[in-house]
Amino acid sequence: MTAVKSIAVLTSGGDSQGMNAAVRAVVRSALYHGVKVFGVQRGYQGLINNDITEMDLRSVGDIIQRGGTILQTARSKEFTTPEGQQLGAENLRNRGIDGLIVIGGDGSYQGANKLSKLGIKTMGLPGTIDNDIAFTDFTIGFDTAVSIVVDAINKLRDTMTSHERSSVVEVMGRHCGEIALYAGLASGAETILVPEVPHDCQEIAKRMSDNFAHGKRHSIILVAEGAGKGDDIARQIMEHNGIDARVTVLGHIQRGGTPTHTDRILASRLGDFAVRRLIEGDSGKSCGVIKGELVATDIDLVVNTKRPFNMELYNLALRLSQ
Ligand SMILES: Nc1ncnc2c1ncn2[C@@H]1O[C@H](COP(=O)(O)OP(=O)(O)O)[C@@H](O)[C@H]1O
Ligand SMILES: O=P(O)(O)OC[C@H]1O[C@](O)(COP(=O)(O)O)[C@@H](O)[C@@H]1O
Ligand SMILES: [Mg+2]
Repeated sequence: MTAVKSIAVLTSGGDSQGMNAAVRAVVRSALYHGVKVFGVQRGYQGLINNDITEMDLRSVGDIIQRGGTILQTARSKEFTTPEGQQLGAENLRNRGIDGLIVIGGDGSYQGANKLSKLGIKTMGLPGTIDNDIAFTDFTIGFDTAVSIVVDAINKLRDTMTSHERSSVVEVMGRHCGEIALYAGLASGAETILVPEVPHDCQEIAKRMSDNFAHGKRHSIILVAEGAGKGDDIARQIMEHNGIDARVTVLGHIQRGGTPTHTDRILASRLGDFAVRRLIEGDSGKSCGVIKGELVATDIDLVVNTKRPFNMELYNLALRLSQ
Protein backbone atom coordinates (compact mmCIF):
# COMPACT_ATOMS: atom_id res chain seq x y z
CA MET A 1 0.00 0.00 0.00
CA THR A 2 1.51 3.33 -1.07
CA ALA A 3 0.85 6.61 0.78
CA VAL A 4 0.33 8.37 -2.58
CA LYS A 5 -1.47 7.02 -5.66
CA SER A 6 -0.80 9.88 -8.03
CA ILE A 7 2.01 12.43 -8.10
CA ALA A 8 3.15 15.35 -10.24
CA VAL A 9 6.59 16.71 -11.11
CA LEU A 10 7.65 20.21 -12.21
CA THR A 11 10.86 22.12 -12.95
CA SER A 12 11.07 25.75 -11.86
CA GLY A 13 13.36 28.80 -11.86
CA GLY A 14 16.69 28.82 -13.71
CA ASP A 15 17.06 25.53 -15.58
CA SER A 16 20.05 23.32 -14.92
CA GLN A 17 21.73 20.41 -16.67
CA GLY A 18 20.41 17.18 -15.19
CA MET A 19 16.84 18.38 -14.63
CA ASN A 20 15.75 16.03 -17.42
CA ALA A 21 17.57 13.13 -15.82
CA ALA A 22 15.72 13.94 -12.58
CA VAL A 23 12.33 14.08 -14.35
CA ARG A 24 13.11 10.74 -15.99
CA ALA A 25 13.98 9.18 -12.64
CA VAL A 26 10.79 10.52 -11.00
CA VAL A 27 8.56 9.25 -13.81
CA ARG A 28 10.16 5.82 -14.16
CA SER A 29 10.44 5.26 -10.40
CA ALA A 30 6.79 6.24 -9.83
CA LEU A 31 5.57 3.93 -12.59
CA TYR A 32 7.79 1.12 -11.31
CA HIS A 33 6.01 1.42 -7.94
CA GLY A 34 2.53 1.54 -9.53
CA VAL A 35 2.02 5.28 -8.90
CA LYS A 36 0.47 7.51 -11.60
CA VAL A 37 2.67 10.45 -12.58
CA PHE A 38 1.85 13.82 -14.16
CA GLY A 39 4.14 16.47 -15.66
CA VAL A 40 3.41 20.14 -14.97
CA GLN A 41 4.51 22.52 -17.76
CA ARG A 42 6.37 25.78 -16.96
CA GLY A 43 6.89 25.32 -13.25
CA TYR A 44 4.44 26.97 -10.87
CA GLN A 45 2.83 28.86 -13.75
CA GLY A 46 1.64 25.50 -15.08
CA LEU A 47 0.07 24.67 -11.72
CA ILE A 48 -1.90 27.91 -11.91
CA ASN A 49 -2.84 27.40 -15.58
CA ASN A 50 -3.70 23.74 -14.99
CA ASP A 51 -1.18 22.76 -17.64
CA ILE A 52 -0.74 19.21 -16.38
CA THR A 53 -0.47 15.98 -18.42
CA GLU A 54 -0.10 12.35 -17.51
CA MET A 55 3.29 10.84 -18.33
CA ASP A 56 4.25 7.30 -19.29
CA LEU A 57 7.52 5.40 -19.64
CA ARG A 58 8.08 6.74 -23.16
CA SER A 59 7.45 10.40 -22.20
CA VAL A 60 10.93 10.49 -20.71
CA GLY A 61 12.80 8.50 -23.35
CA ASP A 62 15.98 9.94 -24.88
CA ILE A 63 16.29 12.81 -22.37
CA ILE A 64 18.90 11.66 -19.81
CA GLN A 65 21.63 13.28 -21.91
CA ARG A 66 19.85 16.56 -22.67
CA GLY A 67 20.34 19.91 -20.96
CA GLY A 68 17.35 22.18 -20.32
CA THR A 69 14.05 20.70 -19.23
CA ILE A 70 11.37 18.96 -21.33
CA LEU A 71 8.79 20.27 -18.84
CA GLN A 72 9.88 23.86 -19.57
CA THR A 73 10.50 26.23 -16.68
CA ALA A 74 9.28 29.66 -15.61
CA ARG A 75 9.58 32.39 -13.06
CA SER A 76 5.98 32.92 -11.96
CA LYS A 77 5.10 36.18 -10.19
CA GLU A 78 1.52 35.01 -9.77
CA PHE A 79 2.61 32.03 -7.70
CA THR A 80 4.34 34.23 -5.14
CA THR A 81 0.87 35.44 -4.01
CA PRO A 82 -1.25 33.40 -1.54
CA GLU A 83 -4.07 33.32 -4.13
CA GLY A 84 -1.72 31.83 -6.75
CA GLN A 85 -0.52 29.18 -4.31
CA GLN A 86 -4.13 28.28 -3.32
CA LEU A 87 -5.10 27.93 -6.97
CA GLY A 88 -2.08 25.74 -7.71
CA ALA A 89 -2.90 23.47 -4.76
CA GLU A 90 -6.59 23.27 -5.80
CA ASN A 91 -5.73 22.31 -9.37
CA LEU A 92 -3.63 19.43 -8.06
CA ARG A 93 -6.37 18.26 -5.66
CA ASN A 94 -9.06 18.47 -8.35
CA ARG A 95 -7.12 15.97 -10.43
CA GLY A 96 -6.65 13.65 -7.47
CA ILE A 97 -2.91 14.32 -7.39
CA ASP A 98 -1.71 13.85 -3.82
CA GLY A 99 2.05 14.40 -4.11
CA LEU A 100 4.32 16.91 -5.87
CA ILE A 101 8.03 16.87 -6.65
CA VAL A 102 9.56 20.29 -7.29
CA ILE A 103 12.92 20.41 -9.07
CA GLY A 104 14.44 23.89 -8.71
CA GLY A 105 16.62 26.32 -6.82
CA ASP A 106 16.26 28.37 -3.65
CA GLY A 107 13.29 30.39 -5.00
CA SER A 108 11.43 27.27 -6.09
CA TYR A 109 12.06 25.80 -2.67
CA GLN A 110 10.23 28.76 -1.10
CA GLY A 111 7.24 27.90 -3.29
CA ALA A 112 7.47 24.20 -2.39
CA ASN A 113 7.47 25.13 1.28
CA LYS A 114 4.28 27.16 0.82
CA LEU A 115 2.53 24.27 -0.99
CA SER A 116 3.60 21.88 1.71
CA LYS A 117 2.01 24.18 4.31
CA LEU A 118 -1.20 24.10 2.24
CA GLY A 119 -1.32 20.33 2.73
CA ILE A 120 0.22 19.14 -0.55
CA LYS A 121 2.71 16.35 0.07
CA THR A 122 5.73 18.05 -1.45
CA MET A 123 9.34 17.00 -1.97
CA GLY A 124 12.08 19.32 -3.26
CA LEU A 125 14.99 18.29 -5.46
CA PRO A 126 17.89 20.77 -5.63
CA GLY A 127 18.07 21.66 -9.34
CA THR A 128 20.25 24.70 -9.94
CA ILE A 129 23.73 25.37 -11.26
CA ASP A 130 24.36 27.72 -8.32
CA ASN A 131 24.87 25.09 -5.56
CA ASP A 132 23.17 27.47 -3.16
CA ILE A 133 20.92 25.00 -1.33
CA ALA A 134 21.76 23.93 2.23
CA PHE A 135 21.75 20.30 3.43
CA THR A 136 23.11 18.78 0.25
CA ASP A 137 26.75 18.68 -0.80
CA PHE A 138 25.83 19.39 -4.43
CA THR A 139 22.87 20.51 -6.50
CA ILE A 140 21.90 19.04 -9.88
CA GLY A 141 23.68 21.00 -12.64
CA PHE A 142 26.52 22.42 -10.56
CA ASP A 143 29.09 19.86 -11.70
CA THR A 144 28.29 20.49 -15.37
CA ALA A 145 28.37 24.28 -14.97
CA VAL A 146 31.75 24.14 -13.21
CA SER A 147 33.13 21.91 -15.97
CA ILE A 148 32.01 24.44 -18.58
CA VAL A 149 33.74 27.28 -16.72
CA VAL A 150 36.94 25.27 -16.28
CA ASP A 151 36.98 24.41 -19.97
CA ALA A 152 36.55 28.09 -20.89
CA ILE A 153 39.38 29.14 -18.56
CA ASN A 154 41.70 26.51 -20.06
CA LYS A 155 41.16 28.16 -23.42
CA LEU A 156 41.54 31.69 -22.09
CA ARG A 157 44.81 30.79 -20.37
CA ASP A 158 46.44 29.87 -23.69
CA THR A 159 45.89 33.24 -25.23
CA MET A 160 46.39 35.24 -22.00
CA THR A 161 49.78 33.59 -21.42
CA SER A 162 50.86 34.28 -24.98
CA HIS A 163 50.12 38.00 -24.57
CA GLU A 164 51.05 38.28 -20.85
CA ARG A 165 47.62 39.65 -20.08
CA SER A 166 45.18 39.29 -17.27
CA SER A 167 41.75 37.86 -17.82
CA VAL A 168 38.63 38.69 -15.85
CA VAL A 169 36.00 35.97 -16.18
CA GLU A 170 32.49 36.68 -14.91
CA VAL A 171 30.45 33.61 -13.95
CA MET A 172 26.93 33.04 -12.61
CA GLY A 173 26.09 33.23 -8.94
CA ARG A 174 23.81 36.10 -8.05
CA HIS A 175 24.02 35.43 -4.32
CA CYS A 176 26.47 32.59 -4.14
CA GLY A 177 30.13 32.10 -5.05
CA GLU A 178 30.21 28.29 -5.36
CA ILE A 179 30.69 28.17 -9.16
CA ALA A 180 33.52 30.71 -8.96
CA LEU A 181 35.08 28.89 -6.00
CA TYR A 182 35.09 25.38 -7.51
CA ALA A 183 35.98 26.51 -11.03
CA GLY A 184 38.67 28.81 -9.62
CA LEU A 185 40.31 26.06 -7.59
CA ALA A 186 40.07 23.57 -10.46
CA SER A 187 41.55 25.96 -13.02
CA GLY A 188 44.24 27.59 -10.89
CA ALA A 189 42.71 31.09 -11.00
CA GLU A 190 44.86 33.64 -9.16
CA THR A 191 41.89 35.56 -7.78
CA ILE A 192 38.37 34.43 -6.90
CA LEU A 193 35.78 37.09 -6.10
CA VAL A 194 32.59 35.89 -4.42
CA PRO A 195 29.72 37.67 -2.67
CA GLU A 196 30.53 35.86 0.59
CA VAL A 197 34.02 37.40 0.96
CA PRO A 198 34.73 41.16 0.68
CA HIS A 199 37.49 42.17 -1.75
CA ASP A 200 39.85 45.08 -2.28
CA CYS A 201 40.82 45.83 -5.91
CA GLN A 202 43.99 47.67 -4.85
CA GLU A 203 45.23 44.61 -2.99
CA ILE A 204 44.35 42.34 -5.94
CA ALA A 205 46.20 44.67 -8.34
CA LYS A 206 49.28 44.66 -6.09
CA ARG A 207 49.30 40.86 -5.80
CA MET A 208 48.97 40.61 -9.57
CA SER A 209 51.91 42.98 -10.20
CA ASP A 210 54.04 41.03 -7.70
CA ASN A 211 53.14 37.78 -9.45
CA PHE A 212 54.06 39.21 -12.87
CA ALA A 213 57.34 40.51 -11.38
CA HIS A 214 58.07 36.98 -10.15
CA GLY A 215 57.61 35.45 -13.59
CA LYS A 216 53.88 34.78 -13.95
CA ARG A 217 52.76 35.28 -17.53
CA HIS A 218 49.02 35.49 -17.02
CA SER A 219 46.48 36.19 -14.32
CA ILE A 220 42.96 34.81 -14.12
CA ILE A 221 40.44 36.71 -12.01
CA LEU A 222 37.20 34.83 -11.57
CA VAL A 223 34.22 36.95 -10.51
CA ALA A 224 30.85 35.60 -9.39
CA GLU A 225 28.25 38.05 -10.71
CA GLY A 226 27.10 38.70 -7.13
CA ALA A 227 30.55 40.08 -6.30
CA GLY A 228 30.59 42.67 -9.09
CA LYS A 229 30.53 43.21 -12.83
CA GLY A 230 33.53 41.88 -14.72
CA ASP A 231 33.98 45.19 -16.59
CA ASP A 232 34.06 47.24 -13.35
CA ILE A 233 36.55 44.90 -11.69
CA ALA A 234 38.84 44.92 -14.76
CA ARG A 235 38.77 48.74 -14.94
CA GLN A 236 39.51 49.18 -11.23
CA ILE A 237 42.40 46.73 -11.25
CA MET A 238 43.90 48.28 -14.39
CA GLU A 239 43.72 51.73 -12.77
CA HIS A 240 45.90 50.42 -9.94
CA ASN A 241 48.50 48.34 -11.81
CA GLY A 242 48.20 49.20 -15.52
CA ILE A 243 48.12 45.52 -16.56
CA ASP A 244 46.01 44.92 -19.65
CA ALA A 245 42.84 43.08 -18.59
CA ARG A 246 40.36 41.43 -20.95
CA VAL A 247 36.85 40.54 -19.81
CA THR A 248 34.83 37.44 -20.67
CA VAL A 249 31.24 37.05 -19.44
CA LEU A 250 30.30 33.38 -19.75
CA GLY A 251 26.55 33.94 -19.22
CA HIS A 252 23.98 31.34 -20.18
CA ILE A 253 26.57 29.06 -21.79
CA GLN A 254 27.01 27.83 -18.21
CA ARG A 255 23.44 26.57 -18.06
CA GLY A 256 23.40 24.56 -21.30
CA GLY A 257 24.76 21.39 -22.81
CA THR A 258 24.79 17.76 -21.89
CA PRO A 259 24.99 17.01 -18.15
CA THR A 260 28.11 15.30 -16.80
CA HIS A 261 27.78 11.74 -15.56
CA THR A 262 28.05 13.11 -12.01
CA ASP A 263 24.94 15.27 -12.50
CA ARG A 264 23.04 12.45 -14.21
CA ILE A 265 23.78 10.06 -11.37
CA LEU A 266 22.92 12.65 -8.71
CA ALA A 267 19.64 13.45 -10.51
CA SER A 268 18.76 9.78 -10.92
CA ARG A 269 19.41 8.98 -7.26
CA LEU A 270 17.53 12.02 -5.97
CA GLY A 271 14.54 11.57 -8.31
CA ASP A 272 14.07 7.94 -7.27
CA PHE A 273 14.62 8.79 -3.59
CA ALA A 274 11.96 11.54 -3.62
CA VAL A 275 9.39 9.14 -5.10
CA ARG A 276 10.19 6.44 -2.55
CA ARG A 277 9.88 8.91 0.32
CA LEU A 278 6.45 10.07 -0.90
CA ILE A 279 5.33 6.46 -1.24
CA GLU A 280 6.45 5.80 2.32
CA GLY A 281 4.33 8.72 3.56
CA ASP A 282 7.02 11.38 3.95
CA SER A 283 6.46 14.98 2.81
CA GLY A 284 7.72 18.55 3.25
CA LYS A 285 11.33 17.50 2.67
CA SER A 286 14.27 18.46 0.52
CA CYS A 287 16.22 15.53 -0.87
CA GLY A 288 19.99 15.79 -0.94
CA VAL A 289 23.24 13.87 -0.80
CA ILE A 290 25.64 14.40 2.08
CA LYS A 291 28.98 12.52 2.02
CA GLY A 292 27.50 10.16 -0.56
CA GLU A 293 24.40 9.31 1.50
CA LEU A 294 20.84 10.23 0.47
CA VAL A 295 19.20 12.50 3.05
CA ALA A 296 15.77 14.14 3.44
CA THR A 297 15.69 17.39 5.42
CA ASP A 298 12.67 19.53 6.42
CA ILE A 299 12.21 21.99 3.58
CA ASP A 300 11.31 24.70 6.10
CA LEU A 301 14.74 24.28 7.68
CA VAL A 302 16.46 24.20 4.28
CA VAL A 303 14.89 27.47 3.07
CA ASN A 304 15.79 29.16 6.35
CA THR A 305 19.42 28.03 6.39
CA LYS A 306 22.13 29.79 4.43
CA ARG A 307 24.59 27.37 2.92
CA PRO A 308 27.95 27.91 4.66
CA PHE A 309 30.73 29.15 2.37
CA ASN A 310 33.71 26.81 2.16
CA MET A 311 36.60 29.00 3.38
CA GLU A 312 38.93 26.00 3.43
CA LEU A 313 38.65 25.60 -0.36
CA TYR A 314 38.83 29.36 -0.84
CA ASN A 315 42.08 29.68 1.14
CA LEU A 316 43.51 26.59 -0.58
CA ALA A 317 42.84 28.14 -4.00
CA LEU A 318 44.66 31.31 -2.90
CA ARG A 319 47.66 29.43 -1.47
CA LEU A 320 48.08 27.25 -4.54
CA SER A 321 47.79 30.03 -7.11
CA GLN A 322 50.77 32.12 -5.95
N1 LIG B 1 8.80 33.39 -1.45
C1 LIG B 1 8.22 32.68 -2.42
N2 LIG B 1 6.96 32.19 -2.25
C2 LIG B 1 6.36 31.46 -3.21
N3 LIG B 1 6.92 31.18 -4.40
C3 LIG B 1 8.16 31.63 -4.63
C4 LIG B 1 8.87 32.42 -3.67
N4 LIG B 1 10.10 32.72 -4.19
C5 LIG B 1 10.11 32.18 -5.43
N5 LIG B 1 8.97 31.52 -5.69
C6 LIG B 1 8.59 30.85 -6.95
O1 LIG B 1 9.68 30.09 -7.45
C7 LIG B 1 9.98 30.52 -8.78
C8 LIG B 1 11.42 30.27 -9.08
O2 LIG B 1 12.25 31.03 -8.22
P1 LIG B 1 13.62 31.68 -8.74
O3 LIG B 1 14.24 32.38 -7.58
O4 LIG B 1 13.33 32.48 -9.96
O5 LIG B 1 14.48 30.45 -9.26
P2 LIG B 1 15.28 29.28 -8.52
O6 LIG B 1 14.29 28.29 -8.03
O7 LIG B 1 16.13 28.73 -9.60
O8 LIG B 1 16.06 29.92 -7.40
C9 LIG B 1 9.55 31.97 -8.79
O9 LIG B 1 9.30 32.44 -10.08
C10 LIG B 1 8.26 31.92 -7.99
O10 LIG B 1 7.18 31.48 -8.75
O1 LIG C 1 19.22 35.16 -16.88
P1 LIG C 1 18.45 34.44 -15.85
O2 LIG C 1 17.56 33.36 -16.40
O3 LIG C 1 17.75 35.37 -14.93
O4 LIG C 1 19.47 33.62 -15.00
C1 LIG C 1 20.60 34.16 -14.38
C2 LIG C 1 20.71 33.52 -13.06
O5 LIG C 1 20.72 32.13 -13.08
C3 LIG C 1 21.32 31.65 -11.90
O6 LIG C 1 22.36 30.79 -12.25
C4 LIG C 1 20.30 30.90 -11.10
O7 LIG C 1 19.33 31.82 -10.76
P2 LIG C 1 17.97 31.43 -10.09
O8 LIG C 1 18.31 30.91 -8.74
O9 LIG C 1 17.19 32.68 -10.03
O10 LIG C 1 17.37 30.38 -10.95
C5 LIG C 1 21.88 32.90 -11.19
O11 LIG C 1 23.14 32.73 -10.62
C6 LIG C 1 21.94 33.86 -12.31
O12 LIG C 1 21.94 35.20 -11.87
MG1 LIG D 1 17.98 30.70 -7.11
